[in-house]
Amino acid sequence: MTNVIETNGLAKGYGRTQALQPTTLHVPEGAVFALVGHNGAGKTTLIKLLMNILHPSAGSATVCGHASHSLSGDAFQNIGYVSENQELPEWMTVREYLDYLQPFYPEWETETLIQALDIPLDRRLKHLSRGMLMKAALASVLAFHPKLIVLDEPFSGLDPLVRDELIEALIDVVNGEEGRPPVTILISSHDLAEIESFATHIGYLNHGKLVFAEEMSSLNARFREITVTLEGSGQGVPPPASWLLLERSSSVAKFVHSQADTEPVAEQIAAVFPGSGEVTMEPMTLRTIFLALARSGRAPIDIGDKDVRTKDKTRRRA
Ligand SMILES: Nc1ncnc2c1ncn2[C@@H]1O[C@H](COP(=O)(O)OP(=O)(O)OP(=O)(O)O)[C@@H](O)[C@H]1O
Repeated sequence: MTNVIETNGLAKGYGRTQALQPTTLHVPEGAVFALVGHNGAGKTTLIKLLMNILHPSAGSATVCGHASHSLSGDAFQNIGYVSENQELPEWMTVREYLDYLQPFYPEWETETLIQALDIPLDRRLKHLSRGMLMKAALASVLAFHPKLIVLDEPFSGLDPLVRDELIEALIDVVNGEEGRPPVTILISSHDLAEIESFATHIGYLNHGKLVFAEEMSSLNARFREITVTLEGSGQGVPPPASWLLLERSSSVAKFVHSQADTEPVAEQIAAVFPGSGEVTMEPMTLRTIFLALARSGRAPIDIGDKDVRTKDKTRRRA
């Protein structure tokens, strides 16, 4: 499958701050790739590097077949970028702004979008609420049918209704129109429930490091929340590296298994908690996975190869 975005050791430092550690990432055509991570994790840095707003300290990237450092006018015919802090000509009305953009794009179409998103055409951009401004920005991008849509925190500070409208508009784009090539979306967001509802791939950044990047279906398959009744359990071996231990009392141990689809879970439990009783295993939402990673105070470290190591602190708590 063609990759619309490829990075190879892409990195960005600011003095002693490593905003993005060397990152190798592939975003396949047609994916809705969600970038998640705490504040300051490096999401915006990665997006700005891809959009040629920042220059990398190391590594390289290609976006829609162009080296990211050479992206310019023509390439942006195929790339729509919306960021929460984007500067817009705020003295213009929405209509003036859209009319100004139209001549740059041969396939410009706004009518349906304006209706679907209920955008007030005659209001100046500076008088739009945050939600309306985001809708206008999204409309200005969807109007020219880009092959790649890059959205940095599009839902931040929006009410649930506006968020839903934006997501609906994006889902329509993903579902596509007959005869059009598939659209790829790269989106950074803290709204995990929304992201989960339509992302096909997920990349988790932590302190500038891409901890994992994989299909949502693979993430959903490997993470499980497990509760073990410990009555009468003896002291076994330390937990495997793939466990994120969340709580343990004398009667119950609760943990998250990050490789439940490939590792022998029952054997592991028997070895760690010999003589343990009932075991329950629950699928997890993206939000609970994210919280478990955060609460465990560490995260799986290697990308893709499922080699997940645990800090000593976690082992001691077990
Ligand atoms: N111009 C800059 N100079 C110095 N440090 C910077 C600069 N821009 C970003 N950083 C640092 O780089 C790191 C990554 O920032 P970035 O904005 O990419 O994070 P983020 O994941 O987008 O965060 P958020 O979710 O809060 O938007 C942070 O530690 C931030 O303080």
